[in-house]
Amino acid sequence: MFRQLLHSLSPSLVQSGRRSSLACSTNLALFSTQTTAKMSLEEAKKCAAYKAVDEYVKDNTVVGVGSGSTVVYAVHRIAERVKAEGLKLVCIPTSFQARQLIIEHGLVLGDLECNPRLDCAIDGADEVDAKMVLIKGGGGCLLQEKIVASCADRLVVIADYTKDSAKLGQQYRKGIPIEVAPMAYVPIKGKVESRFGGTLKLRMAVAKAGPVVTDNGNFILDWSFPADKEHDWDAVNREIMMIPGVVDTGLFVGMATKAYFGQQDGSVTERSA
Ligand SMILES: O=C[C@H](O)[C@H](O)[C@H](O)COP(=O)(O)O
Repeated sequence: MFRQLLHSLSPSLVQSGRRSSLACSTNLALFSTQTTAKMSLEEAKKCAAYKAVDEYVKDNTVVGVGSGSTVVYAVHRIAERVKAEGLKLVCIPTSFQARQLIIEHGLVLGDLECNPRLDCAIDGADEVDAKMVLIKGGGGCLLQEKIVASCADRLVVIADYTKDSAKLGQQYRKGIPIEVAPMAYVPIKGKVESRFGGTLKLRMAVAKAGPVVTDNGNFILDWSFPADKEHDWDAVNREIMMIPGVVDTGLFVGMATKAYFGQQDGSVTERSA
């Protein structure tokens, strides 16, 4: 039943990204409260993703493809536009998942060796604060995402309304992911806890015994930082990055230029840096 409803929604939503907000609102009204609650989150992601792609992806450009569930909608929309408008794009992946999405949608796969400069990168986020500082890496893909974003003229964030936050930690409670060399996870945990407080937990795999191993062969420590303090995230990030064995953090400071948040009613709100 749910699948049928979802399928019946799609055509009106894919006709035009610019009309997608209205289509989302109208269709959502058709469903019961229980179904709408579930639909809203996915529809919200889709509306944000479509809007970002329609506003930022231009012909003859190099586009960074982020990772996560929201990016799936962005890739669908990119593929639709490539087919409908004949856009010439090169897509640079930020993870194994992104690479698969690019290939499955028949898009042109590139890499940073051949395309070291990108026009824009479109990516999800686990949380976006009022100053456009991001937490990323909830899906373990932060390192390649940060590298690709650093090569892009613009990092455009796509997210649903649950990611919009005044202050980091208000919405996303799983902590800040830190990608580390496996041999160093215990000393890094101790150093971050004694310097900044909070607790770091080794992220464990779900369908495998042992820890999550990233696309780069590393471990992830999720740092539940003290929420009662004001943090200078730029300074915190720099200091953590100096600890030997830290590969990267899920703190993206001063990188995102624009964020789109899909709302429950089908509208999309925006924030700019
Ligand atoms: O590691 C994962 C990435 O940073 C994702 O972009 C982030 O977790 C947001 O993912 P989603 O769109 O599934 O909420």
